[in-house]
Amino acid sequence: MSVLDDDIEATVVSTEEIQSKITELAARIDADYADREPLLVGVLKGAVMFMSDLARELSRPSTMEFMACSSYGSNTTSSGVVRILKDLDRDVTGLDILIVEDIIDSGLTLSWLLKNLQARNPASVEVVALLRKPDAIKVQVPVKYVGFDIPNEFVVGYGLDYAERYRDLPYIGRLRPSVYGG
Ligand SMILES: O=P(O)(O)OC[C@H]1O[C@H](OP(=O)(O)OP(=O)(O)O)[C@H](O)[C@@H]1O
Ligand code: HPA
Ligand SMILES: [Mg+2]
Repeated sequence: MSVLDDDIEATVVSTEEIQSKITELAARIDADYADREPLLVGVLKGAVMFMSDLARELSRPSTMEFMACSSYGSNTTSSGVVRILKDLDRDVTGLDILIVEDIIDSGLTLSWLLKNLQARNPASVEVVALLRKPDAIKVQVPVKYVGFDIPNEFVVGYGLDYAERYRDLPYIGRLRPSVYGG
């Protein structure tokens, strides 16, 4: 862990800030879904940490599914081309989907995912995203729950990777540009 920490030049969101934001988001979701059981759809792999912490913080039952769609590969900018690497395991007709995302950067992944899931006739589709980069948005996407708006810089940790590394950091940090040749 300390070797990875050397690659981080600044903390963007601390572990404590993440935890208290999840408590706050979970309370809002509990209130909004008081008479419904949300199906949490986690977007692999980035959302794993957020999904597992959020699900445990909700005080009402929820169920889980995962999708994997890749647009970044090992780059620091989105290719804009979204591919499904793993689809849902069940029919979501009539269910209340809550998409769980780690980050909305260009918005391309989420915009594509919303259209894809809406076409499956769920009862509702909402989005909860831990991070959003307002200055990087290329497509506006309706996001009901947002944790933090952050500057337009490449970040890693708490699920977010650069070339598959740093997902295990317990906080969100800014990667030293020298690590990715910047
Ligand atoms: O708003 P966008 O510009 O589309 O970027 C956001 C998406 O990109 C990242 O996924 P990535 O493709 O890196 O897959 P990963 O979660 O497995 O790292 C991230 O986890 C989001 O899903
Ligand atoms: O800033 C980021 N970091 C890691 N993965 C990402 N995917 C979109 N934006 C980012
Ligand atoms: Mg990634």
